[in-house]
Amino acid sequence: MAAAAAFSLREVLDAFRGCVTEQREVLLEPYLSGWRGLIRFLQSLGTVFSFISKDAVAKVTLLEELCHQHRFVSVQRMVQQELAAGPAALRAQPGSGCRTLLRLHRALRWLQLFLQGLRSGDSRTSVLCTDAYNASLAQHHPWLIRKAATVAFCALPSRDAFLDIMNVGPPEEAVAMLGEAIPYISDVYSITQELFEKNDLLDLP
Ligand SMILES: CCCCCCCC/C=C\CCCCCCCC(=O)N[C@@H](COP(=O)(O)O)[C@H](O)/C=C/CCCCCCCCCCCCC
Repeated sequence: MAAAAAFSLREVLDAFRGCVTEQREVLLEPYLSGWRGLIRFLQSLGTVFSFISKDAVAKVTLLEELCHQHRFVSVQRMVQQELAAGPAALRAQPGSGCRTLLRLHRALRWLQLFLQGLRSGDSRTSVLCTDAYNASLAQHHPWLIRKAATVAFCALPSRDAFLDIMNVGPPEEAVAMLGEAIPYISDVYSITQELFEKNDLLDLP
């Protein structure tokens, strides 16, 4: 069996860099490919994180299938097509692309905050991760998930190990690449946030 490809921050950066078009549309193919790269990283951290990676894989897989079935190219097109039947119909659809993407979108905010913390130098990754989680995803999760997530964060490797797993060379280069990656991720996040806000989709059940 072929070994799974190692995580590379460069690949994730390239994927998110390739997401935004000149017309400020967010392309789904690189977006999902960026998530696939991140999930590979999470899977390499061990089974304590598997309840998180399984949920992320399920969401990415569902979106890939919807993109294939409905030829969704961008987040904007997906929103437009799914809203065509009316907001009530979309709200009643538990497997919609919009509600699934919204979950990843909230997780992207977590990622943005976590990477900012990692870049700025605090060595306690579990603290960085918990703070980023509390400021983003936690408000959308029930108590049990919040508890399980914060317990799992205690098993995170040190900042030095993190920088090493990024596979971009010495720590200074990894930090520089984080500085390069964060604006792309932030841009994708802001465009999606504005789009969902404008269409009143930020609380899709
Ligand atoms: C240099 C790079 C370093 C960073 C690499 C980070 C890699 C992270 C990869 C994936 C992040 C996980 C994304 C999780 C998406 C969660 C979506 C969600 O909110 N799902 C919940 C709601 O779904 P529905 O029930 O409404 O369908 C679902 O209940 C969640 C279940 C699982 C728990 C989610 C906890 C999320 C914690 C996010 C932090 C991940 C920590 C990774 C540490 C590196």
